Amino acid sequence: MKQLQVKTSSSEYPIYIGEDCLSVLAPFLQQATQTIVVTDQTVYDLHYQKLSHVLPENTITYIITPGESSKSFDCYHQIQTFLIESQVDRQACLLAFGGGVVGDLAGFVAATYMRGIDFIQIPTTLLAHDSAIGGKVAINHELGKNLIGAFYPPKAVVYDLRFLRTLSEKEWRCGLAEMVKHGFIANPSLLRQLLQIQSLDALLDETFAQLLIQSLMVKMEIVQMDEFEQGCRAYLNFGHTFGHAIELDEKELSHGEAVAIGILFSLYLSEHIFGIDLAIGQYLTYLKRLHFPLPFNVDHAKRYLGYMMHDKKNQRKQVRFVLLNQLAKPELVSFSIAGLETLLKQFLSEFTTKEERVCH
Ligand SMILES: NC(=O)c1ccc[n+]([C@@H]2O[C@H](COP(=O)([O-])OP(=O)(O)OC[C@H]3O[C@@H](n4cnc5c(N)ncnc54)[C@H](O)[C@@H]3O)[C@@H](O)[C@H]2O)c1
Ligand SMILES: O=C(O)C(=O)C[C@@H](O)[C@H](O)[C@H](O)COP(=O)(O)O
Ligand SMILES: [Zn+2]
Repeated sequence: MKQLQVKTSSSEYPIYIGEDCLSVLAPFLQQATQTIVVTDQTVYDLHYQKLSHVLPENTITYIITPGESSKSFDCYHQIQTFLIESQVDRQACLLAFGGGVVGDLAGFVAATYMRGIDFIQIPTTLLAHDSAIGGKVAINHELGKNLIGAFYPPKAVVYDLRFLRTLSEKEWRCGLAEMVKHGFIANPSLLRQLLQIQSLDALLDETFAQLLIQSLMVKMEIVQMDEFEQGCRAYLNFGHTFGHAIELDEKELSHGEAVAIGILFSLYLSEHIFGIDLAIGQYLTYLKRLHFPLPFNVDHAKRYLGYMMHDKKNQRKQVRFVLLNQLAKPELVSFSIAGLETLLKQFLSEFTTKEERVCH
């Protein structure tokens, strides 16, 4: 098991990562008056038993429906009601046991229940190596992703890699997208190795675990520098401006898949604005090799723009993108709506025509 320590301006917490590391939870739970587990049905069925060995007797558990639709006001309200009816007090500890959806939702519940109770992230997806660190917790609004939320750091992150063995190929793709993002913005060697992956079969070996730790460290180091996104933390949003828009527009796309497409557009804009070569073709080949869905459509350009107009990075009604002026050199670039519309349509028609078989 590896232990890292996140040190930000407001808090400090450990990350435990490795096989079979759940016993590290015991001292945290002994201090709490009660333990609440929030998880989803799939994670409950597959992995709750492993967790149950370390849970105190008076643990209560709330199970949500898997998927993005649970990051809603309704679900948030139902969990709060469950906590109130169960007379959970302020010294309780909430365990967010699942992927990014459980982490974001349960984290936001913890941040706001009686003005805040302790919570611990127990990520179970590859993508959640990103979402479990850094304290961004949120639910969605129909007008945009994560629009209602908080910065609320966990007391610990406990990442037991045994959970990853049951992930579907789709979930591997989602996690890889955020890893590739970390590679593009900060670690070209990580990026190079990720782009060489030939297949999603049996990915979780020792070499991959090392890449996962490198990716996690990119996230951790940026969060340590700028916990509340006053500056460089925005770089972690590379690929997310268009990514969040297409995620909202195309319900079949999960977050990571949408981010993978968002990265494609960010590379396109970067090449256009800075006149550089970021080997976009190589990235597209990688996406196709691993069967990432690429369902963008030039007819939806206005809808994508509508969503991007609510992006949290926007300033003075301009849409701000994280672009690369070279590999691992991100910067924020503002676009007027009209300017962005032209480039977006150009991108959509160029890539839809070229990749007719995969983009519909
Ligand atoms: N807070 C942050 O910094 C941050 C960062 C990245 C993403 N996010 C958010 O995270 C969410 C996406 O997270 P996600 O991709 O983990 O999605 P998810 O939580 O919906 O999990 C994906 C699917 O995998 C299933 N699953 C979870 N663990 C499993 C396991 N071990 N084996 C088999 N199936 C398992 C889930 O039931 C679900 O159906 C999005 O809402 C995104 O906005 C937040
Ligand atoms: O931690 C961050 O900061 C990120 O941007 C990480 C992203 O991968 C993640 O999807 C995050 O939830 C996006 O944040 P948002 O502020 O754009 O909602
Ligand atoms: Zn993301």
